[in-house]
Amino acid sequence: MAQRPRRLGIMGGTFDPIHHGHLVAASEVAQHFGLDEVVFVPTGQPYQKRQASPSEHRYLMTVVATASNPRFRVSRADIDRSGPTYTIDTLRDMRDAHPDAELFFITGADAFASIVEWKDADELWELAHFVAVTRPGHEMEATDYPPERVSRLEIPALAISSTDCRARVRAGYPVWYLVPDGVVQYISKHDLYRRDTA
Ligand SMILES: Nc1ncnc2c1ncn2[C@@H]1O[C@H](COP(=O)(O)OP(=O)(O)OP(=O)(O)O)[C@@H](O)[C@H]1O
Ligand SMILES: O=C(O)c1ccc[n+]([C@@H]2O[C@H](COP(=O)([O-])O)[C@@H](O)[C@H]2O)c1
Repeated sequence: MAQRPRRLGIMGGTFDPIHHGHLVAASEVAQHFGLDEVVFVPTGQPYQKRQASPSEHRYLMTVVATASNPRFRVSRADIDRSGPTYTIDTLRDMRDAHPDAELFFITGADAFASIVEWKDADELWELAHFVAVTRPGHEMEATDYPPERVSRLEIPALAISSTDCRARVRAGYPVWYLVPDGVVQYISKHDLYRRDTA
């Protein structure tokens, strides 16, 4: 019997810090689309965002957060590439590394809303199927994309953002249960976000 191609999810993000909203999004997409693996890809320099924390911290928090799931792994592809991070490069690297796999790029509704402004947007659709998951407070706005290459997936609503987690740490509020326990400990051990400005 012919084997179906391997299905690989790609969860890109700044992950500053990674939180349960990211993990639930990846898990739900994996279940719904029968993904064999989800690769979390922390961004190098997210050119549209404020100054992010050093990439090594964001990478290690992502490793800690995903360690318990055998179908999750973390890639250094974006943090090891110099210059700003563009998804077109992430997808080209993934396609080169896994030429026979079907790629599924996972985003939240907010990130997906601006996708037509991303670098080489017209080519993105050729490299991957895009899955935009619902996110509380963010409508999935209409944008100019090929409908056969995009799916919208309703997931359990978790009103968690990295911005809010950073603000809570700065204000001395707990982030227990918003981020995985190991990430709480990592933030504390490395004294992250105490002097953050965003
Ligand atoms: N609570 C959530 N539910 C669904 N998707 C989410 C959620 N949080 C983040 N995402 C999606 O995960 C991806 C990576 O998000 P990112 O690392 O920028 O986190 P963030 O919480 O949006 O960060 P920030 O608050 O700093 O903007 C994006 O596609 C984003 O839309
Ligand atoms: O390629 C682009 O131009 C582009 C512009 C904005 C965001 N992205 C990607 O979208 C993902 C989520 O980004 P962010 O900034 O919401 O953490 C991450 O993988 C980014 O590299 C990509």
